[in-house]
Amino acid sequence: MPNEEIVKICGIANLEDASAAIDLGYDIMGVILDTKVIRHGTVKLIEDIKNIGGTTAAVYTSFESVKENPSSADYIQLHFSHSQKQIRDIKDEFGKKIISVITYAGKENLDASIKEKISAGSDLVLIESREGIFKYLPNIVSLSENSRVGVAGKIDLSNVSEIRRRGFRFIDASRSLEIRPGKKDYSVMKEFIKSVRCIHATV
Ligand SMILES: O=C(O)c1ccccc1NCC(=O)[C@H](O)[C@H](O)COP(=O)(O)O
Repeated sequence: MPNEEIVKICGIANLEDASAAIDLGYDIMGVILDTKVIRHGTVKLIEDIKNIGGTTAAVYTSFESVKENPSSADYIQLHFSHSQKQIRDIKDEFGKKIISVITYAGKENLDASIKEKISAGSDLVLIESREGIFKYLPNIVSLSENSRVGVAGKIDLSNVSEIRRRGFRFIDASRSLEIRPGKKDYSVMKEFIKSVRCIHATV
């Protein structure tokens, strides 16, 4: 039976980490295709991950880079402010699933933005706060009813159980699973996914 939740590990920068993530049961391996980001990977790495059976998301930081650097990833993650027209344009050109990232700082009207992204063709929507999404949990908890809406931003072993308990079924983590930028810690990865999988939502 497929997992009830989607656990995405982001910032995968080498094949060994991807292989460990697949073995541990992570659902999506995010590879950042922006060389300015320390934990970036390459189109070739995405191809290699696919060849060992992993599901991948190519993470783009600008609209232009999606066009300039296409990959074989299963998902295209739009990690920049983007319009409905851009979602439609990318979906039409590449025919891939889309993850829309929405940056949240506590005030934005998320209901409207999520509706906008999904109606334009996004398959998953990630609400992200780089300084930590956990502090905004009371503001956003109602969004957890939608299984296509996920959360990201400083999610770690200390807060992931609570996030899961509050009903979120799409969870993304990166830095808390690292030994150093670009290198994952397999024992932390193991504990993290165990925490996600063993909690059943109570909402
Ligand atoms: O991880 C980065 O440094 C990064 C930089 C620029 C664009 C995207 C980036 N990461 C992509 C992600 O999806 C993150 O992993 C996600 O937002 C969660 O990050 P973290 O707070 O490290 O768990």
